Amino acid sequence: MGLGCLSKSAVAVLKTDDKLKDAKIVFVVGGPGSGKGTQCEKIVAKYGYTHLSSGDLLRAEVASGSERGKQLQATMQKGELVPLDTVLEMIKEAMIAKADVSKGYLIDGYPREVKQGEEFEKKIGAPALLLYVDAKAETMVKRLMKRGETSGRADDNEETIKKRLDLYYKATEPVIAYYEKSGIVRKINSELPVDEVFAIVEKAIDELK
Ligand SMILES: Nc1ncnc2c1ncn2[C@H]1C[C@H](O)[C@@H](COP(=O)(O)OP(=O)(O)O)O1
Ligand SMILES: [Mg+2]
Repeated sequence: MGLGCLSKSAVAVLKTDDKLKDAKIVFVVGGPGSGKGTQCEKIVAKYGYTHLSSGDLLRAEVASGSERGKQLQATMQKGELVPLDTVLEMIKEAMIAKADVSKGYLIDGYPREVKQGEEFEKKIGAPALLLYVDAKAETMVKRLMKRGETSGRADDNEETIKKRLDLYYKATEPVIAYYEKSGIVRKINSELPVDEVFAIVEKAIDELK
């Protein structure tokens, strides 16, 4: 059957979805300050992947001053999770925009909860790998307080950090358990110096080829 029987917009939707059909998708999961962004930057440099940090996408929306951005800002400042559909839509748009040049996608900071993972698979596709960037709570707090001195991020303060950590252990750690079953989780010891962490990351990515 050709596409002749479908409306123009239906064809457009099929085509954009098609662009992501064979995409190599890597979920990067870990607590706030565990070192996800740091490792992603190094993966981008070596492997030519596209780095999509849900937090960065959301912060860009806030910076744009849009109505949607204002609502997001209020939620993020409280250390809470923003509505699932909003984040997923933003990730998908960003993925499609890079589909022609990307060697793979690093989805950083998403899924934050099991439901987000399920929705991602329904609307975009299944991850080939989950990098579990693991550091102790104490280490994460220390790194975030230090980052807060220069990051200008409204959520890098002691009170919000505590909430983000609580939410991470409650909502996000179950994501790791959920994907353990499919055998795609690689645990990365992020207590080590950056380059040593990256050596472990490289092994996990090289296995994908
Ligand atoms: N392995 C490591 N050793 C020491 N500091 C690290 C580190 N990985 C990251 N950092 C620093 C860099 C940042 O200032 C801070 C938080 O790192 P990040 O990459 O921004 O974390 P995330 O994106 O997971 O929130 O910690
Ligand atoms: Mg980050």
